[in-house]
Order: sequence, then C-alpha cells, then structure tokens
Amino acid sequence: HPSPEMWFQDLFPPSVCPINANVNNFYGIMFDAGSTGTRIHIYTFVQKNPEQPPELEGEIFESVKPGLSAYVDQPEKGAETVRGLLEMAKGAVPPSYWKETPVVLKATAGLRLLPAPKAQALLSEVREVFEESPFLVPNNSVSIMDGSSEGVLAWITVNFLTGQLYGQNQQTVGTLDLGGASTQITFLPRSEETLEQTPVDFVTSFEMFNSTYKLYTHSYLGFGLKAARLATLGALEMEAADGQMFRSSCLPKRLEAEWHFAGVRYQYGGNRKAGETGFEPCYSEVLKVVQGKLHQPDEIRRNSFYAFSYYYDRAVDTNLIDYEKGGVLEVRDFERKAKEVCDNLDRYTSASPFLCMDLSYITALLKEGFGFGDNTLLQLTKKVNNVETSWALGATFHLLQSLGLSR
Ligand SMILES: O=c1[nH]cnc2c1ncn2[C@@H]1O[C@H](COP(=O)(O)OP(=O)(O)O)[C@@H](O)[C@H]1O
Ligand SMILES: [Ca+2]
Repeated sequence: HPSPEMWFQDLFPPSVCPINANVNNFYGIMFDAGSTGTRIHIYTFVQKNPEQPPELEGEIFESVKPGLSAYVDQPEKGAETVRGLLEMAKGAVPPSYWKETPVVLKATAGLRLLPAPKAQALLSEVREVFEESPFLVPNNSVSIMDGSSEGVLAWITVNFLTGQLYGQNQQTVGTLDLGGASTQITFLPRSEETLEQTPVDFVTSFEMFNSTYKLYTHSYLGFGLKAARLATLGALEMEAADGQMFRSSCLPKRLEAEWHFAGVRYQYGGNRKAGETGFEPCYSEVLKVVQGKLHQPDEIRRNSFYAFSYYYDRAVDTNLIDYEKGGVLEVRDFERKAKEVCDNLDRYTSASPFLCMDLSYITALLKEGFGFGDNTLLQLTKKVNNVETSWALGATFHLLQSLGLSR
C-alpha cells in the first residue's frame, strides 16, 4: 500500500505532481524561423550531475509553412503562426515550469534577405506574442541569427547527439546544412595548415561543456536550394520578377508554371527548342551559380560529413535513402541521380518540376563549390536518438548557459 508521504498524489495532475516532477528537470523552447517554414523545438533536460552537461530527455517538434518571410507585408499574420506553435508548448511544459522556461526565436536567411525595416516589423510582432505568453522571455529573445552561429550551433547539435562533445576520444564530425536561402559548412580542422589557409572570418572559437573549439564555418547567403533555383533561372537579383518568364534546360520542355518564394511571384518554364534539356546543359547552368564563389578547404576531402535539410529531402525524394532511417551516400551518388533524372525529365518530374535542377545544384555545390571528392562520404541524418538535427538544440544549450540554467 502507498507510503504515508504519497497521500497528495491524487490531488495533482500527474505532470505537476511533486513526487513525479523531477526537481532537476528543466525545459527550453527554441523557434527556428527558416526561409521556408517556422519550427518549434521543445526540449526537456535533466541535470543529473552538476559536473556534466545536462542530459537531453526528449524533444517535441512541430512546424508550419510558409516561413515568416512570406508574411513580409502582413507582420501580424506572420506572428499568429508563432502564437499557434507556442500554444502547443503550453501542453508540453507543465504549468508550474512555465515561468522559468525560456522561449527564443532565431530567424535565418529568409529574414536576412528582407529589407531591414520589414524584417524588424515581423520580429517586433513576434516579440509581442512572446510577451503575452506565460514563459520566460529573455533579453533579445527574438532576433536574426548570424550565419556563422547557424553553422556552429548545428555542429554542436550533431556532435552532442552523437556523443562527441564529452568523454574521451572525441572524434567530431563535420556538418553540411542546405536551407532554402543559405547553406552552411562546418568542421573542426585537424591540421594547422587548414587554419593557416582559411580566411579569418571563416574561423570561430567558442567554449562548450568546458572545452574550447576552433571551428571552420561559413554560411553562404543566397546559396540555399531555393535561392539557387532563382539564381539558375537568372531571377535572383530581380526586384520585380512579375511578368517575366524564366527558362532553364533543367526543367521539362513544355512546362510553364509559377512559384512563390519570400513573398515574390516567379514564372518559369522549360526550354522549348529541341535538344536543350538534360543533365549536360543543366549542369553547366547550375555550375555558373557556384563556380569560383566558395572557399575550398583541402581537408574536407579526407573527412566525412553529416548532411541534412535539403540534402536529406532530395535524397529521400529520389529513393537514395529511406525517409525514416537516412543512410550513407557518396558525393557521386547525387551526380548519378542527377543524370538519371535530368535525362529522363518526363518520367521524374511529376513530384517536383525542380528535381533535376535541385540534384544538379547539389552535385555542383558539393563538387565544384566546396571541392568534395566523388567518394567523400555523406551521412544523411534527420534525427539522432529521436532528436532533430538542427541548430536549434545547440542554440538552446547556449541559451541555458547564458541564463545560468546549465553549466
Ligand atoms: O528541425 C528540422 N527538422 C526537419 N527539417 C528541417 C529542420 N530544420 C530545417 N529543416 C529543413 O530545412 C530545409 C529548409 O531550410 P530553411 O527553411 O531552414 O531555410 P534557411 O535555413 O535557408 O532559412 C528543409 O529541407 C527542411 O526540411
Ligand atoms: Ca535552416
């Protein structure tokens, strides 16, 4: 029969029952305002040992499309999408923890590309939504993150989740993130030479869990998958793309359609003349977007990388990997698939007319942009131990550290 101290259990809902709530539990809420969608990550941590990093108990994840930048002229409506996701957090965090649970939103390339006053209007509407919520709203809780943090924080997430940030024999892995509007590459250089040959603004030092790391990291704005589509079509720099038709040999010949990105409407279509579709002409189009524009560190040819976001999505779309399990690919697998899809456009493009362009761009970005070898291994991963591989977890560790909630 129950011990005398347990008599109060029935008076409380289980989640707030003092005997069930672990005194060492705490929560963190991180919003990722990406160029194609807004996502909420609600993390539960437990600090079992003050000498060690907090343990991550679990994550609740939800997302909405489109991203905040699509509400460029309706900032209040944009903020409503954040309010909806925050409602969910009320169900996920026990009410007695609301006051001490921080909520933060960081925006990436979509907002970086908007005119500053428009981006600020969106952010200030979101700030109001946060202020009206019962959660802890730290200073600067709604902001645009700089690109170098984005790469570093994703690197922290992946290396934390794979157990490389604590204990002996740390073998960190590099990370490749391909977003809609920007892309990041991050790794821990092993040779002095790499650091010597690297531009200073590609190196970031930081401390995490009592170690100091000096990382190679860079975010290329305008080199995300969707921005690259516009660049390939020659439409990226256009202020008023309305009315103009953009054509490409990467698209099915007879296609004519329209597409909305970051609040702008684009019309696009295939090359109508004979002979001008397929992998070869397409590859030379996408090559122009990347060639000579990215820094190529020699060392990456000898490392393996974790790749996620659109690398993962396009590999799933073409059956290179399983949606649930992910998998290991070589760079050349993307090229093989690009050829297969681009040279058989009519067969493949029912799902997305951009499949050939996307795969060709990924191939060009990896090979001619970053300088990866054909046989470099890419570990395609969406989740590790049921947690999303995203910069959001790294950002939450940083947040907890700055609030003194964790070491
Ligand atoms: O936490 C996540 N879980 C799953 N997919 C994510 C997550 N964060 C980003 N993505 C993926 O990122 C890609 C879109 O990039 P995003 O909208 O973040 O653009 P940006 O990074 O250029 O701002 C999509 O492939 C989307 O599936
Ligand atoms: Ca992103």
